[in-house]
Amino acid sequence: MSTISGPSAAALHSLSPSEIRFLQSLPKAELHAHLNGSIPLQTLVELAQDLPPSTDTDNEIAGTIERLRSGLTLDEISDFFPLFPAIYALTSTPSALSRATRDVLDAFLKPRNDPLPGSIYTPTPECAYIELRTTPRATAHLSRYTYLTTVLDEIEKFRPDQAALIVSIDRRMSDADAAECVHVAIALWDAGRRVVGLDLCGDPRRGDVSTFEKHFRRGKDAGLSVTVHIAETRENTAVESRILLGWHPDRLGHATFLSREYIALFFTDVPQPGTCGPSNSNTNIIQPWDPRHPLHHTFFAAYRKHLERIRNESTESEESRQTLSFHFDTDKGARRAALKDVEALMKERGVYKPCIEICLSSNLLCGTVRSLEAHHIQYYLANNHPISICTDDTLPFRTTLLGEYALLLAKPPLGLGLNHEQVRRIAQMGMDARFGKGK
Ligand SMILES: CNc1ncnc2c1ncn2[C@@H]1O[C@H](COP(=O)(O)O)[C@@H](O)[C@H]1O
Repeated sequence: MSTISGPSAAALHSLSPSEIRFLQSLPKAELHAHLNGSIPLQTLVELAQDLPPSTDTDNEIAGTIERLRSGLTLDEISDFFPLFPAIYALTSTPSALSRATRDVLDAFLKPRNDPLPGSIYTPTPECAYIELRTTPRATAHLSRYTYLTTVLDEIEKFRPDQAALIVSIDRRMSDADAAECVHVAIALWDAGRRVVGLDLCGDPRRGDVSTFEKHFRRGKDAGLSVTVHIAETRENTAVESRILLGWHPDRLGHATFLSREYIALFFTDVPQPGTCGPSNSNTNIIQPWDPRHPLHHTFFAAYRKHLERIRNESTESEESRQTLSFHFDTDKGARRAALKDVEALMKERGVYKPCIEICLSSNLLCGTVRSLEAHHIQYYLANNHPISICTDDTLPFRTTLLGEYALLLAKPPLGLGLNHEQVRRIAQMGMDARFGKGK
């Protein structure tokens, strides 16, 4: 009953059996999947049947299941988050949470034993490795600690090279709740449980990210890796992105509206001539002396400083200082010195190329990206910046990891039209960005 539909289904159906077999043969890592957004619909239906009748929640649960069954249309991303209270009502006991986790892991790591009717390919596991993420909730039946151990008990039934857990902190959380989540995550990590990282998630229009900094620093200091949802919507401010990038997360989720300025300031990409910046910016890569360059202000301040120095140090007569060639030479000298300063600044920042977790269907269906052609993946591909292809929430977005990879291979307009070698490289980048490897 788990159906795939929408952009990824269209892309998958356009591929030949041999192209699908190629995608299936790639070792793939799913690095951005939210547990409660990835539960197979049939599991939710059965969990709803098991629930004792309650006039408070029955209607909401039935309504949400119906919406999910018929396929969501979202006008904007904020329509997405109200789905979760009904799903949470179904996963709030230890047994329901175990069942949901088990079914999510099976969907990613085991081949389906009931191939979809009319399917042109033999099912194989969706991925070789998954880092499942979830927000520990305290309910009437679970503490945050038991929530996480319940999920971990299921994850640890798989080998360490197959499955691991990322603990999500919701940006709507209070300071005390966030502190408790991180405390429990560290305690479990210290106890040798398979927690590998922390994530900052939740409605991108809510909360103040700066309040979480100390908690994420504690996690990092304890040895956990960090990923954050960043610039997922146009409303996420530059100030917020700057704060989050200041934490130097190991990976970034979405980064849809991350500005060209911050990419230049924080990432050690070497921009390729003729490539466009993300955030729907279509300016070609330009030099620091151009006012449109992200480091123009830094360059210009250095230029003025050097110009003044060169003039002060000059032994030329007053008369020759008035000549065009004097102006020309000093300008050239100051420009060269300022460029050196900018280059040194970039070097000083060190190599920072955090993998971007790309969720194509999620972005298209939430309306944060208009089309594949306008998707920020194009910038990262052109600039050789690490990315990983992920599903985000397979349940509402009605996708699979294979479907997301089909979006890479399918010919435009259904897909990006990448070749086999490019797709193979992207799959490898995902595997390389695992938090779990080697730990
Ligand atoms: C669409 N893009 C997204 N952006 C931000 N946060 C998202 C998300 N998709 C899901 N979540 C976060 O994950 C929770 C559900 O899984 P868990 O209860 O943690 O397992 C949601 O409540 C939301 O906070």
